[in-house]
Amino acid sequence: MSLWTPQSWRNFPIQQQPKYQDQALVAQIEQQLQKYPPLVFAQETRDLFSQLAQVANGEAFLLQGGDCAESFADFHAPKIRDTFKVLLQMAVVLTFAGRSPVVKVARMAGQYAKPRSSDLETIDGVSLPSYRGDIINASEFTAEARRPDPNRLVTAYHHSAASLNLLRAFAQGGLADLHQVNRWNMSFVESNPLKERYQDISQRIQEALRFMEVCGITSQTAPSIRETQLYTSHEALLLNYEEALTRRDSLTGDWYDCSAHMVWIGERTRQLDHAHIEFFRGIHNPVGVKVGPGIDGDELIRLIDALNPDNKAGRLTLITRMGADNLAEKLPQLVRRVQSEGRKVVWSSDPMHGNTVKASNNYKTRDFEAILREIRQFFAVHQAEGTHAGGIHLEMTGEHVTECTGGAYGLSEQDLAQRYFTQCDPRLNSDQVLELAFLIADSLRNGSV
Ligand SMILES: O=C[C@H](O)[C@H](O)COP(=O)(O)O
Ligand SMILES: C=C(OP(=O)(O)O)C(=O)O
Repeated sequence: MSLWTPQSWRNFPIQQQPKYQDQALVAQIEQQLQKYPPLVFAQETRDLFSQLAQVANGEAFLLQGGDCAESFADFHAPKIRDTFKVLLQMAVVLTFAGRSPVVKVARMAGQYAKPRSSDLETIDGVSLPSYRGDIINASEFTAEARRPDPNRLVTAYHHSAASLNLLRAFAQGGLADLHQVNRWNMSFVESNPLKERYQDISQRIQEALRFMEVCGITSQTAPSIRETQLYTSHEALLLNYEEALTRRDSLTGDWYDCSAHMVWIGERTRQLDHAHIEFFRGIHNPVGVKVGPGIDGDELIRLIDALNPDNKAGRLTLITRMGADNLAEKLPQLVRRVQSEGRKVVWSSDPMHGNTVKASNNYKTRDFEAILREIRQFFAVHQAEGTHAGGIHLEMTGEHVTECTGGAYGLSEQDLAQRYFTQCDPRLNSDQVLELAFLIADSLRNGSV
């Protein structure tokens, strides 16, 4: 195997990259980013690695979620706070009702690049380059907006840094104190049909906290009550950006992609002989790879061996996105093969990307029932195979959007127009996410849904 360097991916074919007009400007911006401080510290990344090893060993559950694509325009504290709160509320339900430690990984502070099915978008006979995420171009349908602009790499870095700063403050500065989380009275809990269930959990946590206080265990004496650990992640699609933030750790001498704690490769860029696999094989972060219904056992084993040759638990998360109609047929053989070959992986379910449909009014949507069905089957397969259904990967938001149909409120296709704000793919709203949390908690406790 050839020598790996942070640049060696450049010698391989690559998919889904923007075609910039001004290459000199791209090179100048890459150099600028190389001088900027890393966004995360290698030791934090190693902490996540060991927590994911617990997930791989069946001792914890991975909750990964956030926007489909973050936006430069819609960038403000309440948005970050509300997604943080929903993630935490979900984690509380999973931890308490599911009786499982939860590793929390946000799809935030860097989720700015999108792979697309088509290079062009055509509206009323006019074709323009597709929107590929704010780190590349803008979503407005004009030639100017759709032109890839390398300056956006720097803007994405600064937005990621500011988001991460606020997430760290929320996680460690008191907002995540269990006493607080329990008191959060978000509007969705107020009017949610599952309100009573949530309040029941809330009350039981309150009682547990009171009991612990009497025993001398308080926010002051036990940091884990006062603060939480929230890691960040994104699809590492734009490899020149990731390369610029890849640094050698002074403690271990190993290379880490310091743009996020965890990065993943998308379904469209995981070709074994291509640039993304080459880049990922050399970084020491925990990494993920999306796995769709087209993969077979041989290819999966080759992918695992390329990304985790030392078979370390926690290094690799397989994020399956099969679609509710394919999973029962496809997943069991893959799980069986990985088991029989003794590969240590985290199995996580992305129930979103295999279930995207076009509504009759043309909105891109996902039906809650299909999402639920994929999750149910994911748990059932792992239960049948004796493996751990290790995690869930969601496109979701704390905002009250109407982008996915169904759920306890029965959102219809007609409702989609009300608050459809996503930059690209439809996200679950806070009500739908909470509903999922209860369902998954039951599965964690009973092994199946
Ligand atoms: O989020 C994932 C992809 O970027 C997205 O599903 C692609 O959508 P498209 O098929 O509309 O390009
Ligand atoms: C593009 C994504 O997913 P996939 O690679 O599974 O299509 C995504 O998670 O944003």
